[in-house]
Amino acid sequence: MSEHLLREVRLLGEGTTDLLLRDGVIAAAGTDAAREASAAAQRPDTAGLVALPGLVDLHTHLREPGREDAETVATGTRAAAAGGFTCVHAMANTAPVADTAGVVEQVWRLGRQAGWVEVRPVGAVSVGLAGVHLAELGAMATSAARVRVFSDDGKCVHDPVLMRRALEYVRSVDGVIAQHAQEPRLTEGAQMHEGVVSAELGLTGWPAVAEESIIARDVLLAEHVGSRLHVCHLSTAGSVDIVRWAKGRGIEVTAEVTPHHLLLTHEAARSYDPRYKVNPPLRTAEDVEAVRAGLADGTIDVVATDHAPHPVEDKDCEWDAGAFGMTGLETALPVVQQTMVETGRMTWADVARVLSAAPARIGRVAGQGRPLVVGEPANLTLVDPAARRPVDPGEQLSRSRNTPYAGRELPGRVMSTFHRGGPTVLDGAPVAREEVTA
Ligand SMILES: NC(=O)N[C@@H](CC(=O)O)C(=O)O
Ligand SMILES: [Zn+2]
Ligand SMILES: [Zn+2]
Repeated sequence: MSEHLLREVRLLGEGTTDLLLRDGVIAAAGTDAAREASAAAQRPDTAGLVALPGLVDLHTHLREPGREDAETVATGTRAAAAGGFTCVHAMANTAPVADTAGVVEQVWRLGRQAGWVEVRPVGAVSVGLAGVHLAELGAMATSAARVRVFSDDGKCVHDPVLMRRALEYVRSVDGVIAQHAQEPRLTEGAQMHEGVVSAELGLTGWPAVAEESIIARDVLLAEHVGSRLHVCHLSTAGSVDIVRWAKGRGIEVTAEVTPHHLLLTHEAARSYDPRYKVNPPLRTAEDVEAVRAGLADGTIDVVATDHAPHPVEDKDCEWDAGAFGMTGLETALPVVQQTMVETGRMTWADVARVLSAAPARIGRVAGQGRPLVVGEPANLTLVDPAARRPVDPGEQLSRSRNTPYAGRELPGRVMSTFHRGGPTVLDGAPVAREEVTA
């Protein structure tokens, strides 16, 4: 087992300390760390870096099986490690769909073999994401993949009876339904947010109410059956209000916002560049302000990437023909630093909560999102918050290039990531992984 002595890191941005990682755990901290380190311990240059618990993504599209031209479990998890993640939840909209124990175990195994991060497969709610028959939720939960998050993401579970059954079912496995809130009839042919920009451009709009009406229905269903609901990629001011109301009422609802909904607005569509085409669509500046406020006050629990890689032929085209989705694993932390830390709305401790502790808790992931104290698993990432550089899609490790931030300067850089005590990233570069068989 490797041994690493991390000198003078800033724990959650606070005071500096030394950490000794050995045998997969944090073996010592403070003045004990250097004393207990053996002569063989590696000593990367870490002085002044911010130490965060390894980031946990509740919403990643890894595209395997089926769309290995866009991403694979290996390439997507390597990109995740480069972004500071030690765990990702792999969405179920693959081909075949992850709606059986067999498929979720396959994805889980591919994650183990790649060894970059812990891969927690998400199970589909309905067979084939068709929204008609409930998938084998119990078998996925008790499989080796131990699925706890179920979602038809990409599609909305719009039948209220199916949604009710799914919510009832997951209670017995301590699971959660993660809903892609999009009323399908209100969004037929939609190309972007419905508002002044869509009117000017003559593009069919996706009104805020198409998201809000589903969230309102679902929090009431969750209350009625007493189950856990998670709202995927919430994007409007009205959605924040509904979740705030539901939490105030004691309903067990959690919500996520993506980095792109914290930073970008529907004005980006004026470029007709399909890299800005995403579901839910980029909204107004008022919505951006509302999701920032909701994240800061705890209404929104989690920042999740919704990393949605697409091959160049699906993005290098006219707006109407472009696929929905953007990559996000390698830029999530810089966007959160810019929009929430540098604006004074959140501390690094808050960042650790929304990008690590809360998603780990919602996904019921043991050993992730833990405080960086002696005895805990050594899942952590070290960030240089003073770095600033333009995003270069050619430098990114995802197999796809559809980042909306190309050429934009963002702050912060992940310098090192440790997964179960082993480095996956050192000095800003990925480290070759041995196959994990344990
Ligand atoms: N976000 C997107 O625009 N696309 C996602 C699906 C989804 O998250 O709804 C995809 O799988 O490409
Ligand atoms: Zn979605
Ligand atoms: Zn998604």
